[in-house]
Amino acid sequence: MSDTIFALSSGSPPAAIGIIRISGGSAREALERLAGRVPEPRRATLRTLRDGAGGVLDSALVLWFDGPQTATGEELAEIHCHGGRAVVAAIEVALGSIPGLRRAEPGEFTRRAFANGVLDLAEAEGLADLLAAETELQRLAAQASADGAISTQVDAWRSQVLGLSAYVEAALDFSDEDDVEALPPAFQDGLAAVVADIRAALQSPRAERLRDGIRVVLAGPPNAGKSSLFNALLNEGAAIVTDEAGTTRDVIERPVAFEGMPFVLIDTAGLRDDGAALVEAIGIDRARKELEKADIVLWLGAEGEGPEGALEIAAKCDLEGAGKKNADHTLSAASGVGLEGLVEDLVARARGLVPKRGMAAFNQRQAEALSHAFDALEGIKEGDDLLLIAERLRLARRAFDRLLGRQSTEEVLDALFGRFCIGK
Ligand SMILES: Nc1nc2c(ncn2[C@@H]2O[C@H](COP(=O)(O)OP(=O)(O)OP(=O)(O)O)[C@@H](O)[C@H]2O)c(=O)[nH]1
Ligand SMILES: [K+]
Ligand SMILES: [Mg+2]
Repeated sequence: MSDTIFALSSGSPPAAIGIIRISGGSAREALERLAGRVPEPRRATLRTLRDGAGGVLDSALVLWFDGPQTATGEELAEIHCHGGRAVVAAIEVALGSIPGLRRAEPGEFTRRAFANGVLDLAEAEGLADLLAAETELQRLAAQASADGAISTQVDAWRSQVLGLSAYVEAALDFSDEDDVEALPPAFQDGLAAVVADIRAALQSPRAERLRDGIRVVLAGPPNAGKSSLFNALLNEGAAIVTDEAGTTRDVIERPVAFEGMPFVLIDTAGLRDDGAALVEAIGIDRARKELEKADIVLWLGAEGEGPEGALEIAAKCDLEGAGKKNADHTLSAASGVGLEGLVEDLVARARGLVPKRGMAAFNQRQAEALSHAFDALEGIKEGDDLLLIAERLRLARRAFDRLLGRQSTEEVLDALFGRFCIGK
């Protein structure tokens, strides 16, 4: 039997309440030792907690959940104690002294939930994203994945493919004669439908686009007003602004949400071809690299001299003589004029780059498994050998299983569950 694990599952102390979870075969014994009798299942009950020597640890609400219908799929206890650092520490010490109990690793509760089939890998990934979500759009997408939207979709494809396999098995049973017309038109139609569905899913934006934010790079010559615009958009003085050309040397990144859409704003060194000292020159090099990774470039330089597709920004419009003929946005970081319009435009453009609002999107790992399924299915041609077709269908099903974690490597699991905090 595996160890019984415990951890503080609520935020770090001091806090009003600390929630300590205990999961595993010795959870009942642990709760008995600390709280006396184990309460009725799923009923919060006030108890005095005592250590092994009978000393009072705290007065706390305790809850008991019989396995396997629990968050981890195991026997599970919760202690809602006072959230003081020493209170939590004392209870943890008492728990640690019980044989068979140890502190949980990061994500270990969820890993057990996965191992016990409470959730699949795609749902666990959604849960990790949900805990990391900082903006409303991230939350909605993660919630859909955690609730099983990805899993339901993949399961549907998997059973469609299973249906296709049945046609092939049937055809193989009757194929002792060489001239038998092997597969019915329904097979080809069904195959084409799954292939088209998966192709569309692979072409839509990855979940990471929403998780990592849309990269907006501010670029242009020295003193164009990049850092001033950067600060104005962030509403804080994150970057140094002076009238000296070459003030910004390094790349400065700040995450920000506009209307629930996550962005990463990136301020860069002013681009110039000569006259830059060593440090500034390195900064210019970094700026160029950022431009390559940008989703959206705000170009504050002369019209038409920025990278292709960049938004033309006419900055410092409060000053006379400033301006561009065909600017996408005319604005002033100093007065705030034009900033609202720019933000609206950024949000509108970002919408086309991220998954649709509230829709679960495939992440990179899932998309890789999905593309294996796609390759296997798309490679099936009319008139192929039946055994070959059967094998390709099997490969596709295996890829779906990998996606959902029915066949997963320790490596994938370590990477995923390491993203969780201790106590989850
Ligand atoms: N009047 C006015 N001055 C501005 C505005 N934006 C920036 N400035 C001034 O322009 C000068 C350069 O601004 P920065 O924001 O440092 O320009 P930058 O493009 O980041 O410059 P480097 O980092 O050196 O490349 C500063 O003196 C700012 O105060 C604006 O909207 N109106
Ligand atoms: K400057
Ligand atoms: Mg600057």
